[in-house]
Amino acid sequence: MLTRYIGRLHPLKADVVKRGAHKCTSILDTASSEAIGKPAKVQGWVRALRKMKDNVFVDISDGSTCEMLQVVMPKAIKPDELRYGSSVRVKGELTSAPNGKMELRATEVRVIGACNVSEDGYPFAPRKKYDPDYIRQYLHLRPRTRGFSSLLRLRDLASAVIGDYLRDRGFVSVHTPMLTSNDCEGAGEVFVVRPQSKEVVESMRKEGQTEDEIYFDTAAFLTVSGQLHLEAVARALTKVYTFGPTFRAENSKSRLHLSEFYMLEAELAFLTSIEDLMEEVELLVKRVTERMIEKGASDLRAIGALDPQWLNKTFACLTYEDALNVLNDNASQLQRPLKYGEAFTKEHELFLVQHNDGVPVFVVNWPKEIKPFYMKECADDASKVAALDLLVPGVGELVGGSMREDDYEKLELKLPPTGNLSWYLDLRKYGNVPTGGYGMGFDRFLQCVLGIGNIKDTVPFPRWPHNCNL
Ligand SMILES: NC(=O)C[C@H](N)C(=O)O
Repeated sequence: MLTRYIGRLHPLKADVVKRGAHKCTSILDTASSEAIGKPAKVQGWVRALRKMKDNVFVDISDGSTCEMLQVVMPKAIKPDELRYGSSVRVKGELTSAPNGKMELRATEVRVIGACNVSEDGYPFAPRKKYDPDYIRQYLHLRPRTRGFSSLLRLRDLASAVIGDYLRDRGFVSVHTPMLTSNDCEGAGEVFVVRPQSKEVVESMRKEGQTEDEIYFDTAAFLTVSGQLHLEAVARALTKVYTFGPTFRAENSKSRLHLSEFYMLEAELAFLTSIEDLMEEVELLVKRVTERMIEKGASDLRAIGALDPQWLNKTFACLTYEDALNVLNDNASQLQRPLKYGEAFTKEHELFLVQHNDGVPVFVVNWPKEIKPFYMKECADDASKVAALDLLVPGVGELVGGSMREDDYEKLELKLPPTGNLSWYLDLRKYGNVPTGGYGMGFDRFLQCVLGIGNIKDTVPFPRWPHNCNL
């Protein structure tokens, strides 16, 4: 038995470098000029089909690229079940088509799974353009649409580019917990977590404990931010980030909100000014966007994304009061003016960007009352905190960040009474350093860079109120 297993290791090893489906060439790899004249076997799904006099021309995609491979097969070898949407395996020889593209001259075609378009009410037809609202009704079939498969590859690319960029700059990735007892932002938007099993609850029930406290002896939530944990790790590893799902129970179905979204959060020890933090954020947004444009050109073209106009411009910086003045000077163009001490609405955010010719705007030095407890007071005005919001076209707030309160006494006074945060205060006791950090909504970043109107079209299976069925 063991001998047989070991005997099989060699072919498996050889397979590791192959990108295609099992023992096949990926369509991405068929595009190389070295492939001309070579035999190939590809697997994928039929995206278009044209019948000519002697031959049938079939476009196949396998998700390795937004390009499709044209397969030419004599009518005689076309299986009956080869239709739009069917999955197929094709053997043949790669040649260069008259249009310069690669073509597979099929010698053998096998349908793996037929697609019964008419009987099953398959919602998509070849070469038809559909509205995103229509496509979103079929989340399980949406990855098969050309645009959404490009989106998924671009989302993957952006994740990889962010990781590479931050690692290049000396950040260490940290997995902060999804289950937590703190509501970092203090906005009460947490999802509460409890065990479902009656047996577990019964076996753990203690005198006087509430239902929420049964499992962890404290209320437990899905994380709204990994920041507080990152601050602990930054005081040992200096530059850290976390990138993962984040949960907010907001009652919003807007085109900019999800109940579960991905957030990139970074924390830097020894950082002493909001200006340095702004520089970090501006660099991140620009460098990651540049690398995406460089590496994702064909998918960006496929979804019709245009290069952002702001890439080579310096982001503007307004204080909260400057921003308030701009908004009040232009009150006639707004549905609702802003009063001092209020948070911006989406209308205010988008107006400020538009007013800056579509170039992103930082807003800094916010009134203390409307920001969370962990933010550091401004040195010259204790009514304000050294916080930033980055506002970008199409989206409004993309990044939020701040210098963190590092003064033990001041923080002690502001610490929320619930959430067991004495450990957080402790961080200021032992080898304390100033830190600052930010959180960038990853899905909103994609919306902004790719020009996608609705955030639900940046995530494979979006969650929003009344939508967690699939
Ligand atoms: N890490 C951060 O600064 C992000 C911040 N905690 C937020 O959720 O807005």
